[in-house]
Amino acid sequence: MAATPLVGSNMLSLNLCCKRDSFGSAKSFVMHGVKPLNLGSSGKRRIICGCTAPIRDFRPADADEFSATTINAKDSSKAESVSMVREQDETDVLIECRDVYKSFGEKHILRGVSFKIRHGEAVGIIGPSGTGKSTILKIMAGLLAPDKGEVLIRGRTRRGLISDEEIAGVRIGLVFQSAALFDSLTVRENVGFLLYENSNMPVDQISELVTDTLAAVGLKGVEDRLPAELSGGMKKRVALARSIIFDTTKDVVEPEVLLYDEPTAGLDPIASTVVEDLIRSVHMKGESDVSKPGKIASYVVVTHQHSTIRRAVDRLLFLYEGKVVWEGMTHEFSSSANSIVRQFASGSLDGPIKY
Ligand SMILES: Nc1ncnc2c1ncn2[C@@H]1O[C@H](COP(=O)(O)OP(=O)(O)OP(=O)(O)O)[C@@H](O)[C@H]1O
Repeated sequence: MAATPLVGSNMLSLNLCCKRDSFGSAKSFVMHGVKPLNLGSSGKRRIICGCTAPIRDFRPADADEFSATTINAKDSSKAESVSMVREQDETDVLIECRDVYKSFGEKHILRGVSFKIRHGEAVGIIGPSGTGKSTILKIMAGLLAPDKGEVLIRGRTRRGLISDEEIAGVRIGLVFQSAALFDSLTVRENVGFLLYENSNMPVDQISELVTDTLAAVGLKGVEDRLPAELSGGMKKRVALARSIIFDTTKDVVEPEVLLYDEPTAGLDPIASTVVEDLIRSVHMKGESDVSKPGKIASYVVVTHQHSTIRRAVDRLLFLYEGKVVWEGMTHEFSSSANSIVRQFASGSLDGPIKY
C-alpha cells in the first residue's frame, strides 16, 4: 500500500500489528465515508474490556538520580547520572524518539527531540502553543514520518509511516482532541469500528463488548445515538472507549500505548476530572501480566490543563523551540528553577517565552 500521509483527524486507535489492507480499508472509509461496515461474521470469542490497575512506580530507589533535569543545563554531570540510571534497563522502553526533526515548509518545528516511553509510564508533554506537541504525537503514532532521526518501537526502528510496515511488539492508539468520531455512525458503530472491520467476532458479541467498554468509561444507554446527540465530554469518552476496545480473540496481546492529544480541552472542570480519572483507570501500571487485553501499558498526554498534569500524568516532558528543554516528575514542575518552566507554570508574560 502506498505510504499516504493521513490527513484530517478521523483516525481510529492504530494497531501496529493490523494488516495493511485492514488499515487501508479504515483509511478509505475515513476519507470517503462510503464504505459499508462489515457486519457479517461468525466465530466464538472471549470478551474482555479495559479496567483499572494498580500504580507502578518507575522512580529508582535514589529518587535524586531521577529528579527534574534541564537537558540543556551546564551541569552535564547531572544529565549523565540520569542517563546512567536509565541505561541500566532498556528492556521496558516501548517507544523511543531519537533526535527527531520535522519541518513544514520553512517552519522548523522539531529540532532534535529525544525521549523514551517506558512500560507503565504516564507521561505528559507540555509546552507553549505551536511547539510541535501534536506533531511529535503523530510521529510516534506513525501518521507522520520524521525528516531526520528515528522512532524505535521496542528497540526496532520504524522506517516510515505506520502503513508502510508491520511492527509487532506494541500497539499504539491515538485519541484526537476532537474525538474524531464518524458523524454518520452510531456510538456502537464508532466504538466497535475496528472489530466490525477487522475481526471475526460475531456482531452480537461485538455489540456486547461495546456495551461493556462504554460502561467502563461511564456511559450507558448511548449505543444507538449519533455523535451529534452527545456532549463534548461524552464524545471524548466514546473516543476513549474506541481506543481501548480490543479484539479478544487473539492469543498474544501486545502492550498498548495510548497517545492522547489534549483530552480535556474544552471540558468544564468536573468533566475534565472524569476524563482524567478514566485515563488513569484504563492504565495497567505495575500489573505483572503485560499482555492482558484491553489494558493500557503506558500513555502519553499532550495537555495545557493544570488539572490534567496534576491528575493524569506522573512524568513531564517540556517541549520548547523544537526540543525537550526540561523533564521531570509532575510534582517537580511547579517548583522548577528552570526559567522557561517557571514562566509557563505561572502564566507570566515576563520570561524567555515570547508570544
Ligand atoms: N500538516 C501540517 N502542515 C503545515 N504545518 C503544520 C502541519 N502540522 C502542524 N503544522 C504547524 O506546526 C506547528 C506545530 O503544530 P502542533 O500542532 O504540533 O503544535 P502544538 O504544540 O501541538 O500546538 P498547540 O498547543 O497550539 O495545540 C504549528 O505552527 C502548525 O501550524
